Amino acid sequence: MQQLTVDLGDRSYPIHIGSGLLDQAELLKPHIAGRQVCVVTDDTVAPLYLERLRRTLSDYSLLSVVLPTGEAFKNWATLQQIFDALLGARHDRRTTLIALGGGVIGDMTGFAAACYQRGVDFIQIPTTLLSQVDSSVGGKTGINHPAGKNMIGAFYQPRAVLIDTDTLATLPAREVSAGLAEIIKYGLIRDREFLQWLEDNMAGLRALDPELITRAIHRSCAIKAEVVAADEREGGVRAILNLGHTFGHAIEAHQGYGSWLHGEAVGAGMVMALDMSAELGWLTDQDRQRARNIIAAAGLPITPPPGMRAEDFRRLMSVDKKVLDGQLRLVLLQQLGQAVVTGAFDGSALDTVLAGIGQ
Ligand SMILES: NC(=O)c1ccc[n+]([C@@H]2O[C@H](COP(=O)([O-])OP(=O)(O)OC[C@H]3O[C@@H](n4cnc5c(N)ncnc54)[C@H](O)[C@@H]3O)[C@@H](O)[C@H]2O)c1
Ligand SMILES: O=C(O)C(=O)C[C@@H](O)[C@H](O)[C@H](O)COP(=O)(O)O
Ligand SMILES: [Zn+2]
Repeated sequence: MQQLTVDLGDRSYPIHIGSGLLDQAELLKPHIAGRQVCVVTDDTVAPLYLERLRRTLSDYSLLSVVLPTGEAFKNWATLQQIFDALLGARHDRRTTLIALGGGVIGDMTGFAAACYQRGVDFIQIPTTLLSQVDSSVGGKTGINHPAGKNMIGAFYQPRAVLIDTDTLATLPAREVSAGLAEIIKYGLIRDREFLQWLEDNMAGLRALDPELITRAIHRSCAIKAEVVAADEREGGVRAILNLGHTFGHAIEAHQGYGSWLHGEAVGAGMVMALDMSAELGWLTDQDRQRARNIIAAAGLPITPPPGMRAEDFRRLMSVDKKVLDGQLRLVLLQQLGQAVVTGAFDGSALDTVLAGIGQ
């Protein structure tokens, strides 16, 4: 087992990464204050892993909430089901919520924990590659609004993150590719050597080779933990974790949540950010092509959906959370491994990229 720490002073927490961790009660117990535990999961993950977690937590009074699967259910109505269950079972302020599932479950459980009786503890047990490398770490929680992704939410950190890499064995290939999008993101924004390693090992990563995938999870979490520790509430540098997301979130909202997976939209969105960085003369054509090839090799889309037009992007991107005083700010690359968040770009570069879609 490997361990990392998200360093946030008295709210610091461990990330445990390894095989068989779902059975290890001793990793969870130090982070559970009372007798009551509420496991929140979805109806795909429940039949796979809920009973095992129930056995691990047999010392506690355990309530489980099984939500419908998928991004389309990351909304108020589903969130309400968590509150209804907690109140129905008389869970008090010392309860601990546990998110067992992918990023949708993690984001909603975290938000429920932030709100229930004004804040209770929660633990992340991510079971998708994407949630293991990204969403379970850093405390961004929330739900979608028809007008924009993750528009309602809170920064609220978990007490611990438990990554059992064995859970990836049941993950469909499309979801593996979606997770690889966020892994590639870390290489693009922060670590050129890691990007090279991903390029060299893509086939093994897609096949979930245990040694390779554990290394990729570890490096991804280490980068995320470092960025979050430097800027927990996205006042500055944390926004680099949003590479490709301004375009990607527009794709998700346009297509209807759940039609494109988050990681797929981020894959195509990162290509648009790369194109813009090259258009601005910051990234060489060779580096742009190389990065695009890595994204394609991960099994991700590299072009936006055919029906989506430039004005759709402009409209949906105008509500992005990085917009300040009406000014669009984007995460762009100065070179591979070095990202910048800026509104100071020549608007014609964006015009050119948007004019090129669908061609
Ligand atoms: N909070 C953050 O920092 C952050 C970061 C990245 C993404 N996100 C959010 O995370 C969400 C995407 O997360 P996701 O890709 O995990 O999607 P998801 O939660 O929808 O899970 C993907 C699918 O995999 C299934 N699944 C989960 N674990 C499985 C397993 N072990 N075996 C088989 N099937 C399994 C789920 O039921 C679902 O059908 C988006 O809502 C995105 O906005 C948040
Ligand atoms: O943790 C972050 O910060 C990120 O931006 C990680 C992203 O991968 C993730 O999709 C996040 O939910 C996007 O945040 P948002 O603030 O743009 O909704
Ligand atoms: Zn993301």
